[in-house]
Amino acid sequence: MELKSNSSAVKRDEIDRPLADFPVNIWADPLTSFSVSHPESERNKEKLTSLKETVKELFMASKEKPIENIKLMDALCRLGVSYHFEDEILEQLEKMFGCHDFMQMIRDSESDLYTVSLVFQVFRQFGYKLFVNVFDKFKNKDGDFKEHLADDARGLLCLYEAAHWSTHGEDILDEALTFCRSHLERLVSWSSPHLVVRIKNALKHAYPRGISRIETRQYISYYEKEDAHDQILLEFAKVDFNRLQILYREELGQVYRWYKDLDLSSKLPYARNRTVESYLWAVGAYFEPCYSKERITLAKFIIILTLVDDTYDAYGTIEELEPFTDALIRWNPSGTEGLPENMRYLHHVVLNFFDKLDEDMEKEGKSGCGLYAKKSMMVNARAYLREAKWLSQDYVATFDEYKENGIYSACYLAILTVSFLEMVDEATLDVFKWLSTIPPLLVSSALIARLCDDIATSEFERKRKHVGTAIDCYVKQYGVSREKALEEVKVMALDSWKSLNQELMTRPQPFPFPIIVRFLHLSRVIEVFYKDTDIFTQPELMKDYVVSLFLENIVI
Ligand SMILES: CC(C)=CCC/C(C)=C/CC/C(C)=C/COP(=O)(O)OP(=O)(O)O
Repeated sequence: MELKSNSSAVKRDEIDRPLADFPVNIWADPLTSFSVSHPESERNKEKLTSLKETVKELFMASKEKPIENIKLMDALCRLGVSYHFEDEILEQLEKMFGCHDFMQMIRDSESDLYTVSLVFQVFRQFGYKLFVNVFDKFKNKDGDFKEHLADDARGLLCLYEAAHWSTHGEDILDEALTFCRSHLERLVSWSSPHLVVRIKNALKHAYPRGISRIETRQYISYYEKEDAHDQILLEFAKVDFNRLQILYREELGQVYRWYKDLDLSSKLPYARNRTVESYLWAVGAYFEPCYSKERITLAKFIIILTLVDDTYDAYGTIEELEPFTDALIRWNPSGTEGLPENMRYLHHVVLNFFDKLDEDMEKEGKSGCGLYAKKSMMVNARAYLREAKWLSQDYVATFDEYKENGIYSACYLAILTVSFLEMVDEATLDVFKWLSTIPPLLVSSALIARLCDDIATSEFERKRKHVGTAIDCYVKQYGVSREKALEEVKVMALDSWKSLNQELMTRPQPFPFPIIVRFLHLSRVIEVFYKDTDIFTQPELMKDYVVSLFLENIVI
């Protein structure tokens, strides 16, 4: 039986520790609750193969009609099954993107708001920067969106989503966001219940910012109620979803067994126990079955990072954190004498985790990659210590100092490095070298993480001894109110999204799409976990996602 908050579980000592009242874990025994009752049957596998063949035929047949073909791609993406046809989709988009007649057809006055927005989204989502001038025809001579569009719910919804693919300087997309949001909020009160659910979901997390599996789950329910749905496509999506759910449950079991064997919950009682939520983080990074090994490793790493983060923020004193950091940076297995038992244990867990990965990489013939991963962990430790020193000196950093360190304290260098390690086909040593130079793609993802986390957690963190957040640092540097600082930091987070979009659409890309798209997926996790509040720390708020992705299958 777990205690009501982590701080009450910690044995008191003489030391004044910055303990946090984190809500306790709510998934008492994942091994039982998520266990798989029947493995996937042969019949099911055969069914999936035959449905896939039929859907492929549909796709091939639609090639004759490019707009229909793109609409089908969009449906495949939203239903979570496009990964089965990724090569075909990319090949088609490449052809269309270079085709003048096709582009003319999109600009053509015949195509409506829904169609143009949908085509725009599909291209941008796969890294093709379709120009924003495709939307010019929806404006009147005063430069405003035409009034009659305000009642076109489907068109507005699609334009609203499309506008999330904006890059710097694309003002028409910023205007579209404001225009669509206000009309969608109005339409909520008089649209059909079926559409209202979709509008509300989109206003909460627009599809381009959502975690793929969550979006898929929601879209399957919506699509099923659409009059014009395709029965084969729907069945394919459902069977595929349920099949992946079984895989996720097995993986979660493995992650939890590892956690339990290491006895991490009782060894580090002051820290958040977030096995299930960390696993969901990893599913957000990659949902496809081929990434099973990567998902398990990433989930374990998020768990470890949470323990490390809480050790710096909610347990260690500066006298302890300095030698702890030093032992991590030196990768010295015996450098922690004199530290509390739990910190010594954590140090041992971190070193073991990376040493094992390093060994595995050597065995795979990927010499040198594991070293980049260890170095990324050292970078984290340095950034965490810098924050801990600021706190111990009661020093509020300037915003510039904080932001510079925040790119590292967000841990996205380490998360991305670890996420690539086992992608043996795509992640060459060059990928790790490039990542270690902190390229713009990484800067944008890390800033999204740092700023969104601070926006969501600054009030909670003000209640305890905690280093100043981006908001406090902004107040200090610019002498503005907290409200104004919060507003400015929100604008910066949105700007980081624009930079990220820009980088995702830069061509040619230095590395294959599965590498580049990881930055997007990992940023989407942040958007969902930290949008209005920190749902990673408050598992009750994440519970519905866990249930719908891992516990309830879809009735076929
Ligand atoms: C910044 C961010 C969301 C990074 C994500 C990467 C990461 C470290 C994941 C695992 C641990 C975690 C949830 C930290 C955020 O905790 P927290 O809210 O206490 O973060 P803080 O101590 O850095 O403010």
